Amino acid sequence: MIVAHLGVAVEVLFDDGERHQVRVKRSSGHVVGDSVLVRGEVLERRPRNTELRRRDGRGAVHLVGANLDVLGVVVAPRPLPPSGFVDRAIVAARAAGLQPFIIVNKEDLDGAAELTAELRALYGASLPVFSLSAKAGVGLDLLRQFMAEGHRGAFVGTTGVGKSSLLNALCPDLGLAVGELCEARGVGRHTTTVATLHSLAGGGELIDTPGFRDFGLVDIVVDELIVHFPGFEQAMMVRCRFRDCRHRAEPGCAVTALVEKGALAEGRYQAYLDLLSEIENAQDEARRREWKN
Ligand SMILES: Nc1nc2c(ncn2[C@@H]2O[C@H](COP(=O)(O)OP(=O)(O)OP(=O)(O)O)[C@@H](O)[C@H]2O)c(=O)[nH]1
Ligand SMILES: [Zn+2]
Repeated sequence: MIVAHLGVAVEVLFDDGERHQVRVKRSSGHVVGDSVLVRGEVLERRPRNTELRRRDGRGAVHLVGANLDVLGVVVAPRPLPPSGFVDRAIVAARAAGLQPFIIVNKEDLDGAAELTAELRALYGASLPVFSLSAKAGVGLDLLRQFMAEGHRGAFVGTTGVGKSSLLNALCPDLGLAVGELCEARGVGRHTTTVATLHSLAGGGELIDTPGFRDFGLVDIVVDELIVHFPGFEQAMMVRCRFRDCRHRAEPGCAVTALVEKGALAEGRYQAYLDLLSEIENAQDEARRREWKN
């Protein structure tokens, strides 16, 4: 398994526990989490179960890691997640075949209990919601137990919510700089980003990619939103009459039927409609730009 990517080489962890570096071309496409057969200097990649992608500051898409099965969406009472952030992250995770879960960090701050209660009410039926303080080292055990079920994951969240602090708390040998920019550590813009896979003491693995922590997930598209929106799980089991139903006013829509019955909260549905319009507009805009070029 590839446990670190160093740009010009990857570190491979073998079944017998040995680690060796193998040189790779930059274009090889191997990423952390890949399962490979090593024949001399040649790596033969096994098919991936999942691929997690991110978008960088210039809009280019990169592969973050392979074969992850969970994605931790980290939020905090300060800075609060921007509107739609949690829904987007959940949809992006599911679209990539990952099980999302939520971490409310900075449990020690005012407003944390309210934020956790709010998120549990919104998402508790769909996914796990953990409340903890990375800095104080409080409440980490439930998260450790969850990861120890054998999960491989990564964290996303807006800047300053405490992703580095959380990785440090879970992997004490890591020593990530907290609350500092990469430049401050002398890591220039052109230095290769090192991605690593960390094994947790109690079980489970976390992938750390500095770029991913900074820029977050790729944008989601309408088709992903209409299938994966958190809260629509029940409706998706019945399915709408039209396969590409956008759950607005289409006849035979399973989602609007649930809203009418009171089985799906009006507020949740409204959050969906807002996000849908936002994504439709962004997609239209992108298409117009393509025509112009
Ligand atoms: N009060 C409180 N502060 C915390 C906690 N966890 C992290 N912080 C603080 O939040 C700030 C941001 O923490 P980081 O771990 O750097 O956040 P990050 O999400 O990795 O930020 P980026 O690297 O910019 O994406 C730091 O000043 C931390 O000390 C916590 O549990 N409680
Ligand atoms: Zn529908």
